[in-house]
Amino acid sequence: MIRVAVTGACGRMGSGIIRRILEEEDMELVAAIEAPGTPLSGRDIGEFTGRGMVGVEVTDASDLADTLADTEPDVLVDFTVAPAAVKTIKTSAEAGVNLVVGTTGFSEEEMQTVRDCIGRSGVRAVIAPNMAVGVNVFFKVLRDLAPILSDYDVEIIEAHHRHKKDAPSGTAVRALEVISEATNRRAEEVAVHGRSGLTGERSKEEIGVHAVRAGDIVGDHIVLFAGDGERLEIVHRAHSRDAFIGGVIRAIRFIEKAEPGRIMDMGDVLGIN
Ligand SMILES: NC(=O)C1=CN([C@@H]2O[C@H](COP(=O)(O)OP(=O)(O)OC[C@H]3O[C@@H](n4cnc5c(N)ncnc54)[C@H](OP(=O)(O)O)[C@@H]3O)[C@@H](O)[C@H]2O)C=CC1
Ligand SMILES: O=C(O)C1=N[C@H](C(=O)O)C[C@H](O)C1
Repeated sequence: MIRVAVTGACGRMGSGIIRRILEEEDMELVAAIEAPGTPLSGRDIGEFTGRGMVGVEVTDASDLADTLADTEPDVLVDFTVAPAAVKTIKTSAEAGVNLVVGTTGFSEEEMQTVRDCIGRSGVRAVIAPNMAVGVNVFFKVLRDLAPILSDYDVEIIEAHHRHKKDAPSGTAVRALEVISEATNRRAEEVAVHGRSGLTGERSKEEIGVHAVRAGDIVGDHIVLFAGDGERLEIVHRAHSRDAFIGGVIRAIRFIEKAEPGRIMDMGDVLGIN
C-alpha cells in the first residue's frame, strides 16, 4: 500500500485526487490537509469529496509536521498555491516524506528554495506544472519543432477558468522554457507578456505569452509558429481535470523509482525525457 497525504484536500484538484486515491487498490489516503485556519478541521474528508465517510479527518496545515509524524505517509501530494507549497515542501522534506507537486506559479527564488530542500533532505520528488500525458507529449513536440522553425515567430496562448490565481500558467511558462532552450534563447530575455500601446514591430527573437481567464475553461495551451504565408499551431486542450489526476496517480506510483534528492518531472514518469 502506498500511504498518501494530500494538501489542498478540498480544492478543485485536491478533492478530485482524493476521490481517485480512494478507488485505487494499492493506495491508502492517510491525511487530508487544508489551509491554515480552515473551518473544516476535524470533519471527515468524505463530506467534501462526495464518497461518504472515509475515516480521514481534515487537518490544518499549521499542524503539518505533527500530521506527518502521526500518519507516516510515503508521499505527500500538493496542489495549493506557490507560497504555501514552499512551506509544505520544506516540512515534508524535513520529515523524509516524498513529494508529488503540481502547484504552479513559483518565483525563481521559491523554486531555488524548493531545490535546496529536496537536495538537502534526499527525498524523492516529482514536480510538474502539468500532469496530463498529452501536455508532456506537447512539450516533447515543441522541443523537436522549435529548432526546425527557428526563423518563425512564436506566440504562446493559454486559457483557464476564472478562479485561476497565477498567470501565465505553469504550462505556458514551461513551454516558453522548452522553446527558448531548444533555440538557444534565454526565456527571461525573450518573453513578452501581453502587448499594449505603441509596442513597435515585433522582433524576431521575442516569444509572446498571453493569458486568457474566462468561465470554467479547464486548460487550453496553443503554441503558434508563424512564418510568411503560413502558420503551424500546436494545441492541447484539457476536457476535464481527469487528465491531470490520471498523471498524478502515475506519479505517485513512480515516486519510489525517482532519484533521491533530485526534482523529476512528468517526462521522467512517462519515460519520454
Ligand atoms: N500540475 C497540474 O497538472 C495542475 C496544476 N494545477 C495547479 O494546482 C494548484 C491548485 O489548483 P486548484 O486545485 O484549481 O486550486 P483550488 O484553489 O481549488 O485549491 C487549492 C486548495 O489549497 C488550499 N490551501 C491553500 N493553502 C494551503 C496550505 N498551506 N495547506 C493546505 N491547503 C492549502 C486552498 O484553501 P483556501 O481556498 O482556503 O485557500 C484550496 O482548498 C494551482 O497552482 C494550479 O495551477 C492545477 C491543475 C493541474
Ligand atoms: O490552474 C489550473 O487549473 C491549471 N494549472 C496548471 C498550469 O498552471 O499550467 C495546469 C493546467 O493547465 C490547469
